[in-house]
Amino acid sequence: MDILLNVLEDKKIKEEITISGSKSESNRLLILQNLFPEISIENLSDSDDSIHMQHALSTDKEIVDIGHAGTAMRFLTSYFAVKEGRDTVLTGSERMQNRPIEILVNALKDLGADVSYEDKVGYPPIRIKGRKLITDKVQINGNVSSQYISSLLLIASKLENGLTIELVGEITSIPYINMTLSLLHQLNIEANFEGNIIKVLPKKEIAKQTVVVESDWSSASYFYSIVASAEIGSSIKLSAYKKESLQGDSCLAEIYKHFGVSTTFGENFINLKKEKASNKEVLEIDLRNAPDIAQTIAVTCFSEGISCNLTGLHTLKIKETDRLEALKEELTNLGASISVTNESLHLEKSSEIKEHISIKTYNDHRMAMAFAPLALRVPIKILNAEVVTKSFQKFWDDMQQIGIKIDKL
Ligand SMILES: O=C(O)C1=C[C@@H](OP(=O)(O)O)[C@@H](O)[C@H](O)C1
Ligand SMILES: C=C(OP(=O)(O)O)C(=O)O
Repeated sequence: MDILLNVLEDKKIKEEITISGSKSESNRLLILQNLFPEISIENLSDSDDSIHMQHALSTDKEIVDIGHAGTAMRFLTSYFAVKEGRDTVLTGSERMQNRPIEILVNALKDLGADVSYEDKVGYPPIRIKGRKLITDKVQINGNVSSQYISSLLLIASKLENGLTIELVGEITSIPYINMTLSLLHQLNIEANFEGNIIKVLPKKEIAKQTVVVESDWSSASYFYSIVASAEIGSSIKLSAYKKESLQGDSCLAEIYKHFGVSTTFGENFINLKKEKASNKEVLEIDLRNAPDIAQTIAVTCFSEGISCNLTGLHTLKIKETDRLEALKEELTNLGASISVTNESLHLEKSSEIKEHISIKTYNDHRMAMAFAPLALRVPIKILNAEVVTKSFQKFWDDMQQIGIKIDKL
């Protein structure tokens, strides 16, 4: 489905929107719930990625296809590795078959797991023969994806002797590792992270409890971007959020101050308000702790006529698409002057945005959603707009609620 977003004429916005639960928290809790049935989950994400996770955990078919869901692919690899007697082929979309998994597979093999490649070495599909793992120490490289580490942490307490993980090299996306550890702590599973060593103690069962998932902060980023481009005084109230978030992307509240957007925390909500014009000439940010908001921030800078130097983006090349190349291509088509390296993006401020440009989305939900706020400036077309459901089912409904008129092409 290709769509045209008509330019939003009335830029004085006042809306209230409820966003579904964090897909990162949800996909961790779904694994944990299978290991500890004492857990009930509230405000679970309705994203495709969480639906894939639920299907994978409830089927007894041999072939399990998780589509584009990175967290499902990585977390289920360890989960099935310890499912004694179960033989599973874990696969995903064409892109997923080109997203690396070797670092995790090697760590699991070091722990005694039986995992092999069905096709290309280092990539899904993989065959996993579940068995009991006895070893309790492993080393793993920390600079490619934190999801490999979270994957091991999620099963760690169910290993007979728990697990000690030694992280090698620089560690990327650390808040996601801390999110996993915080969820373990909430369940009263003992785990600690000191220097480059993470230790999780064994736990047989936990007390019955309900865990409430906070709404998704990465999804909130698109509303921050809209408020940044809206008229002064505009506001959007988003639910259900809290100040003490487990999600690293809550750093949005600080980052968007540069664009004149304030965040007020209330009882279970945040209120975003455009207080003043963007007050930066050049935005310099290292996003190694919050890679999923890089696209949103790059597009907001372009929209606001601000230059930016974004660094710490080395993981973007192996996400749903090569996000650095995709951003370069689409922003260039809109008239931007942009350059990228393997880990950074540099955008020159520009005062003009080309109209009626078709944005390609590369099977990447965040390409579609990051460019949508440009409708506050120019009419813009989004190709294959349905990609948003990977993380955000009602994204286009919410854009319409804000007042953006959408025509199907
Ligand atoms: O653990 C998680 O829930 C995630 C970790 C991050 O991946 P990397 O650690 O691969 O950067 C992030 O980009 C992804 O959307 C979700
Ligand atoms: C990178 C993402 O997801 P995943 O790696 O889980 O596919 C994302 O949602 O931006």
